Amino acid sequence: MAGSSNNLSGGGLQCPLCSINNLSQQQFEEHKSSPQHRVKWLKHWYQNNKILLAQNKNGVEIITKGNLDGISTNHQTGQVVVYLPPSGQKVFQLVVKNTGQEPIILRQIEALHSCPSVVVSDNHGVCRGEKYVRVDCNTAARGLGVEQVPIAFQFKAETSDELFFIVRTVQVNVQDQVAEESGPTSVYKRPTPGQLLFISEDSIIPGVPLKKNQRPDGLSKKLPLNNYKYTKSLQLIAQKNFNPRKVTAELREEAKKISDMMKEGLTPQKYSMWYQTMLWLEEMQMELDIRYYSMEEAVLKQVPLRDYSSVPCVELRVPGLAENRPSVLKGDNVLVTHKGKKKPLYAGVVHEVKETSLYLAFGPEFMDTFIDNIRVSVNFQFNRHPLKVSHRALELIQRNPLNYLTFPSAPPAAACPITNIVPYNRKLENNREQMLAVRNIVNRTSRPAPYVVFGPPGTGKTVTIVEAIKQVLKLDPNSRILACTPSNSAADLIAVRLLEHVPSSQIFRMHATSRAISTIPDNLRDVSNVDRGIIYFPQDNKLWEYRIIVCTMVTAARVVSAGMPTGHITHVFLDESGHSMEPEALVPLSGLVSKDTQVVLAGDPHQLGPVIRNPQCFSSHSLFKNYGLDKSHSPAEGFNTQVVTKLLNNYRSHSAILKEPNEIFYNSELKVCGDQMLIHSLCNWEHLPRRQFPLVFHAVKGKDEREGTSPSFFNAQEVSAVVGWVKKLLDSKSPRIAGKDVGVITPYRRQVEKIRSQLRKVRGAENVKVGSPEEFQGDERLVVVISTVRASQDYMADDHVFKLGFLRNPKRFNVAVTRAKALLIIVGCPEILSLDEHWGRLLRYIQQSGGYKGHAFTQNTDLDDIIARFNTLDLRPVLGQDVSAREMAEAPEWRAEH
Ligand SMILES: Nc1ncnc2c1ncn2[C@@H]1O[C@H](COP(=O)(O)OP(=O)(O)OP(=O)(O)O)[C@@H](O)[C@H]1O
Repeated sequence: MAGSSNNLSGGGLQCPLCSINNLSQQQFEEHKSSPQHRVKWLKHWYQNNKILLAQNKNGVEIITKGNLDGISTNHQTGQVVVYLPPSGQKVFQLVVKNTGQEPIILRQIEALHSCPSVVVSDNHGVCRGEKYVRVDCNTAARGLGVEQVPIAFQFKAETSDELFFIVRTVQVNVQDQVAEESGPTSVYKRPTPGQLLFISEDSIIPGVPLKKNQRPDGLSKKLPLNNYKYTKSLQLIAQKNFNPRKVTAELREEAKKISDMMKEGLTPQKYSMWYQTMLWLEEMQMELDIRYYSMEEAVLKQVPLRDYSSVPCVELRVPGLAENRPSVLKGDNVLVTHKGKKKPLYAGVVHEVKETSLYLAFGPEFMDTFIDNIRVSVNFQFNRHPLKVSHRALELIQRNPLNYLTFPSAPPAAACPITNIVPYNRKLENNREQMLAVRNIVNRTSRPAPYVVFGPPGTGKTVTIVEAIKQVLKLDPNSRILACTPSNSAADLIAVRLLEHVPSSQIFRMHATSRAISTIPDNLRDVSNVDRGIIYFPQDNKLWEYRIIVCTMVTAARVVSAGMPTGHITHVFLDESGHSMEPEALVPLSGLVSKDTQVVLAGDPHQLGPVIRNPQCFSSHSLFKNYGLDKSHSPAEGFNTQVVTKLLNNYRSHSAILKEPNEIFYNSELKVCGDQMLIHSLCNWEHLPRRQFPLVFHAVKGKDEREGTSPSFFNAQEVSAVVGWVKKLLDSKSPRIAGKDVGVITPYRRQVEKIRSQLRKVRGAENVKVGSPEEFQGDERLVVVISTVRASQDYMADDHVFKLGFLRNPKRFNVAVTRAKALLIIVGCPEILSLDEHWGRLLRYIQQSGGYKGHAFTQNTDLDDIIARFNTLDLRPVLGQDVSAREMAEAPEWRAEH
C-alpha cells in the first residue's frame, strides 16, 4: 500500500497530501491505509504519471489507424481527439503492435470510467503472443460537448511477472457551428516574463503625443501631480518581507518602521504611511505582472494613410488586448527597442486602441529607421495615473487630516428641519428606510461623518442616492454636488437617472481623455465634455458653475488639480464605494471637502471589493470597512440612523433567484419586494425545465481552453449553449423579450469576447450586454445567463480538483447571481461547480427544485471514477512502492488562476 511520511522536526508525522500534521507512528500507519488517503494519493499518482502511462513501452506501440479525417492524435499525451457533428459517428482503430522480440501478453483493456460515447471492442479477442491486436473504437455523439475516457491496456511480458500499462485517452468533441467557430484559433503558449526593466524617464526617446484639443483646455492645473515613485530601499525591504533582521544595516530602521506599523494596524496617525506603502507594494506587483506581456520579435506594420487622422501611426498586434491583458489606454506609452538591442528605447504613444491592435505614433528618431514589418522588442508600461492621484490624495490628507471621514465617530444630535419631501421617484414613498436616508442626507444629519447607505443587491442604494441628489439640488439652492463611482459604467448610470428630472444645463458628465468616445452612451453626449470628437476640460469658472459633476473617482483628480476651492462642493456622493481601494475613494475628497461638506457613501461589503494584486498588501481596504458594515448585524442590533441606513427590501429578483445569496450572505434578512408581475413574468416560459421555478442549471460537458499567449480561459461548448439560450429568449412570443432585457455574465475575458462575437450574428441580440461580474456590478437585467467556463476533463485534474480560482470568489458569485429579475440561467460544468461551496449549494438547490437540464450529474468526478477503475486493474506492482517524503513534498501546488 502506498504511504507517505514526512517527519517534521517539531515531532509528529505529517501527510502533506491530506494536510494532516502531528501524527503518531500508529496514527500515521492507520492514516496511510485509510480510503481518504488512498484516493488522494492515487489522484496525485495518476496526475503525475499521465505522460508516463501514455508512452509506448517495452517494444509495444499503440497507434491510431483507419479513416482519420476529423481525428487528431497527440503522441506525447496519448490523447486521440475525435471531432463529431451533432449526432455524428466515427469508427477508428487502436492497433496494438509488438515491435520487440519477446512475446507480450495483452491481459486487459479497461475504459477507466464509463463513457457511453466511446465503445471499444477487440474483435480478435485479447490474445497471447500475437504481433497485432486491433481494437475497434466506436465513437458516437451524445449531445454537444466534450467527453473523454482514458483506455488502459494492461500488458505482461511472457517471461516475467512484471505488469505494465499504456493508456490512450479518447476524447469525443461534439460541436455545432457556433462551438466550432468559438474554438481555439492557435495553440496556447504560456508567456514568459520579459526582463524587469529599470527605466529612467530621460533614457526614453519620446513619441508623438495625442492630438491637442481643438478647443483649448481651459481647466487650470494649480495643484501639481508628482511622480510618487517608490524608493529602491522600500523595494529591497519588501523583497525581504519587511523583516528588519533580513535587510542590510542601513535599511534596518526603515524596515522596522514598516513592520511596527504592520503590527500596530491601521491608525489615524499612520494612515497616510500605511496606504502609501500599500500602493507602492501594489505598484511593485503590477510591474512584475506587466512583464508577462513583453513581446520579443513583434512586428510593426505601416498603417494605411486613410486609417489615421493626422499623425502617421504604425500598428502593433497585441494578443489579449480585447481582454485588457495588458490594459492599454489612449495616450499610454509602449516602449520598443530594435530586435536584439537593449537601447535606444523608443516610446510609441498609443493613438488608437483597436480590438486586437494598437496604433502607435513614434518620433522621427524611430520613424527614420522604420520599414514595414520591422521586428522589435516590446515592453508595456501600465498607466500610473490612478496611483499618482491616490498618492496625492494621501499627501493632502497629511496636511489636512480627514479623520472625521476615515475614522468617524457618532455625530452630535441633529435637527431635521426639512421633513416634507416628495420624492421624484414615487416608488420610494413606500419604503421607510429609503425615505429616511434621503431626508437625513438632505438634513445633513451625519456631519461631519459621512452618511452611509448600504444594503444587499437590488435594494435600491443607487436609486436612493440619485433621489437624494435630486432633493439636495431642489431643497438647497446653494448646493454643488460631486457624484463619483469607481467605474465609467456606474457613473453613466447615475448621470442617466439624474437626467430624468434634472435639467441638462446643470449636469456635467466629465470623462477622462483616455475614455473611448464610442463607449459614451448617446443620451449623455449633450452633458459630456465631448466636443467634435474630442474630450476637453472647460475653463475653471465654467466648471464651477455646474450644480452636479458626475465622474469616476480617478477623474475627480482633475477637479482637485484645478484648485477648486475647499467647500465649493457641498455634497460628495460615492456610489459603489466598496469597489474601490480606500486611497482611490479619497481622491474626490481630499483637497475638496471640509467638515461642512456632506459626504455620502453607498455600497455593499458583500459585493465586489477592490482588486489587490500584491499578496503582501496588509489588507484590502475600501472606505466602507471603517463603518463595521462588513460584519453581519442582526436587525435587532440596528444602526444609528442618523449616520447609516441599511436597506433590506429587494426590488429586483424573484424569490427563487434570491434564496441562496440571501441565506449565504445576508442572514435571510432580504425581503422580496419586486414588482410581482415583472419578477413572475417568465415563470411559465416554455423552455423552463420546471414551470414556476425561474432558475435553470444547464449542464454542459465543455472544455476550458486557452489560445495564443492569452492566459484567459474560454469554453466553446458553453459559448454555443449561451447563444442557444439567447436565441430562445429572443424568439420567445409569450412574453416577448428584447435584447436589452438580457445580460450574459462570464468571468473570463476571452469568453466575453467569444460570446460577443457569436451574438453579433444573432438578429435582435445587438443590445444584449455581455460582460464580467465587475461590469455588471450595479446593473440588472430581466434575464441573466451565466457561463461559468471552468470545466472538467483536462483542467479538472490539473486544478487538482479542489481549486476553482476565479470562480472561487464569493463576492463575484454574489454579484453574478443577483443581477437577474425574472430568470437566471447558469451554463456550466456541475462536476466542477459542485466542488465550490457556494456554486455547489446553488446547483443542489436548482437540481432539487427541478431546474436542472443536461447530462446526468453525480457527485463523483471522472477522476474518482478513474481511481475506481484503476482498482479493477491490478496496479499493485505499480503502486506497491512507498512514496518518498520528497515526492510527497512535490505534490503540485494549487495553481494560481486567471
Ligand atoms: N422603493 C422602491 N420600490 C420599487 N422599486 C425600487 C425601489 N427602490 C429601488 N427599486 C428598483 O430596484 C432595482 C434595484 O435598484 P438599485 O440599482 O438602486 O439597487 P442597488 O441596491 O444599487 O443594487 P446593486 O447593489 O445590485 O447595484 C431597480 O430596478 C430600481 O428601480
